[in-house]
Amino acid sequence: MPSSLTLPIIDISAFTTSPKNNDKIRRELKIKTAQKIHEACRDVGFFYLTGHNVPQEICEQVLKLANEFFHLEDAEKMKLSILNEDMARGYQRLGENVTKYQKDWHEALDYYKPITRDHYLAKNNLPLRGKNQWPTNPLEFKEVFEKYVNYMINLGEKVMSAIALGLGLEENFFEKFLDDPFWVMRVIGYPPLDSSEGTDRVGVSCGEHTDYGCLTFLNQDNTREALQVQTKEGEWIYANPIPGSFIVNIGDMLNVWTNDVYRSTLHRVIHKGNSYRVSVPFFYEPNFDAKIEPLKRCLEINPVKRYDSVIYGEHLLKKVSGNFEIVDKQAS
Ligand SMILES: O=C(O)CCC(=O)C(=O)O
Ligand SMILES: [Fe+2]
Repeated sequence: MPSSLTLPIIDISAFTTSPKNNDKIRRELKIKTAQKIHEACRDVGFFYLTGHNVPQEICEQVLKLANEFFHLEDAEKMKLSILNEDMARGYQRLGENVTKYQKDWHEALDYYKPITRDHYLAKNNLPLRGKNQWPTNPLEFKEVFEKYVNYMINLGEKVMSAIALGLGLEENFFEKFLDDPFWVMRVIGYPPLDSSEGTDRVGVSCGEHTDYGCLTFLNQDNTREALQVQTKEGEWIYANPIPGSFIVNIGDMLNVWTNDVYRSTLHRVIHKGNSYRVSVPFFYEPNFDAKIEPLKRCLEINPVKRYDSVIYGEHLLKKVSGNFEIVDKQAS
């Protein structure tokens, strides 16, 4: 039974608004914010973010459009099936996504940063080079979501500056790893689980996992008691929605960079309520070919090196292919 502990709430406006104060005051505000982010990343790996400057209207609009899409007929949704493309971009029907070899009880539309001809994936003949599939119903879906992606990339950059400061590095430290940031966006629909016998709707809505990359920004509807986060002590707590905020969590690449000073925390979704839940996690990632390895600054804190270097994109490809591997591996 999840406990009633809650996640920290952090206002990032010192990084997102144009300077009103003189440089010294602004710098102090930034350092204070960065310190809070540092503590949250170190202790929980999850926090609520306010003052992010992404208009509430667009956050609500993406959830509303997602909800409308998921309520279309199956045949209409299947026109965007991932099978049309690279097995990753597009629509996944209920039970098609898998976490740790178990089916997840959700449907989703998945988007990845579009790939140009000179991209690492193209040059190395790797998968994930399909086209994003946008619905034409609802009509404004593509336009609104593309706008949303731009807001989120911008926000990702700001939070990474705060993380750099919080680690005692220059604010622009991560710039060289993030000047062509990859991104992934999942638009997810969760019908309620049902524990009655004879139904498919049992198990979990999204199995426990950590996220793969750098930062995740979760925009969720007002459904409560669905998303759960594991604390250091192994307890599960609810990450209920707080209007006007994103839930932010760190991904595996920040574990590597910080040599486990920060935690990419396990989380899962178990949605048993009556509503149809919609969430839109946006994954802000490093450059696809970024080489990530423990930072000198973090090796001063945790001196035993826990990770070899990893190319972000290779880590992602491994994880994405695992999202479709069902039970056969379970036995091995
Ligand atoms: O829907 C949610 O609340 C979380 C989804 C999630 O953790 C993910 O897609 O990585
Ligand atoms: Fe996640």
